[in-house]
Amino acid sequence: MMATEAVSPSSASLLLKEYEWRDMDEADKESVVQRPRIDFGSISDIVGPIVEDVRVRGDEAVKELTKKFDRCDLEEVCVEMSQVDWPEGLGKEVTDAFDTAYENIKLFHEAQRQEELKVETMPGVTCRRMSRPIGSVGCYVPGGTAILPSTVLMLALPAKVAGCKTIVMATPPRQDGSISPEVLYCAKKIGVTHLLKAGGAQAVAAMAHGTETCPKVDKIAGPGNQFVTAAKMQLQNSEAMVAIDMPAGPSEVLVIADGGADPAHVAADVLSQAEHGADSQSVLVAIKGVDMEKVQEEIRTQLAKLPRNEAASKALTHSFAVRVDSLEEACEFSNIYAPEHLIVNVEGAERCLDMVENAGSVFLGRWTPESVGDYASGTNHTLPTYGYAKMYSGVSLDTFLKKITVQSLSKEGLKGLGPAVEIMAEVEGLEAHKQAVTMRLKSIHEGH
Ligand SMILES: NC(=O)c1ccc[n+]([C@@H]2O[C@H](COP(=O)([O-])OP(=O)(O)OC[C@H]3O[C@@H](n4cnc5c(N)ncnc54)[C@H](O)[C@@H]3O)[C@@H](O)[C@H]2O)c1
Ligand SMILES: N[C@H](CO)Cc1c[nH]c[nH+]1
Ligand SMILES: [Zn+2]
Repeated sequence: MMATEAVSPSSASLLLKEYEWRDMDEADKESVVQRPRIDFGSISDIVGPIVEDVRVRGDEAVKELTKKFDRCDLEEVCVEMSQVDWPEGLGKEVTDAFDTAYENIKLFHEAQRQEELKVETMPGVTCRRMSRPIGSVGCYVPGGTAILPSTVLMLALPAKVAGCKTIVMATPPRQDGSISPEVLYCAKKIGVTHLLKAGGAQAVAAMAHGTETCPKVDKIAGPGNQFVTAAKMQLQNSEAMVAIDMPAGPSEVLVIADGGADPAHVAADVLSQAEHGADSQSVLVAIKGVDMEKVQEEIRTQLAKLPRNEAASKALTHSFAVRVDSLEEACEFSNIYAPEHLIVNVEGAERCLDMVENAGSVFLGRWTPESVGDYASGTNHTLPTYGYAKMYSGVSLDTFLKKITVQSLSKEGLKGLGPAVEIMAEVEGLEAHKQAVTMRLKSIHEGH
């Protein structure tokens, strides 16, 4: 497979590599969609001892690890939010923006509540399914390279809407031990119950095992860097008895554009996820008619002005563009890649939806930048990355609920269904199962 080399040699390394779909065989397609390799082995070697240390020594270990990785001397590890004051000094413009996002996210997640299911599968055999909130949940809000108050809204608000009683929010503290006022504002507004002032694997371990000050949680949700993700994955397979939402790692976007897409908009969308971190990835799928030179030029110009230029530039070195002939080909490629975010900037974008098989969240049409979903449209921004969109969904109300099934049979119901159950129990050699039915059928026949 040949990547078309960049146009300007002087800044070639800053531009997107280009591939031709028609020149790619199946193996090429599979190889180009591979994400930058994460060395899970060596990350697990780092994370394992951190998790064990926190399990054994609790708060003391969290304090030492926070000193080591975040250069912060913590006085208290986890505090009740009722003890934390509303932050001061936030401008009305800022609080209004977060309030708008809060309302939209609340509305969309409240609408995800489902009526209790009730189905009569046979006469007298009723099956139901009801939802109950998970009692105690942990929300990891990243904070290593950027503060992410929007992630507080995306995690703690659905947890609150679901009815979770204990909501622990973990986020790395600043060097002086404080937490960003915007993060606190969102947490207070939602009604988060506990604030864990720690990040990384130590925060995940503290929530999974519980410490002297941090309640043990039943489920941990939220994105994070490789240490956070590795800790979540290790702990869900441990004796900690904790569930996780999904592997939500470095941000990524796949933009499908046609000739009518404004190159400046396409470039801005590509850069919007690249700026998250050096390990982010942006992919452009350019349908015939896209002026790639203009897009590359826009990327170069806009990139130069970004405050997070360094991170975005590094992310672009493992980002790329694929040229295709049609929307059908674009969707075929996108489904193989399974992006966290899929932007469809084409004429009549709606017709693409039927072809979407694998994606965390879709942004349809010329006027739907991915940023609106990151912040305020109402959908959730905690989404599966790394190709996990093939089998995982993003965070939603369901993340914080358990589904409990119920069945109840009338005498008629048991008379109708019982014989089948008796036979199946016999096939499996489980006599006691059979007897539980046989005895009742006998009582029914005897008129009890
Ligand atoms: N998929 C999503 O939904 C989504 C949403 C938002 C952000 N993100 C991603 O989340 C990530 C956030 O990463 P971040 O680093 O900014 O914040 P983070 O909070 O995930 O990680 C910071 C913590 O990592 C720990 N750490 C740092 N270096 C370490 C080391 N050498 N050994 C052990 N621990 C170490 C520190 O304790 C620190 O507190 C980014 O990759 C971003 O793209 C994803
Ligand atoms: N794009 C990120 C998810 O991959 C979420 C985010 C938060 N703030 C801005 N963006
Ligand atoms: Zn983002």
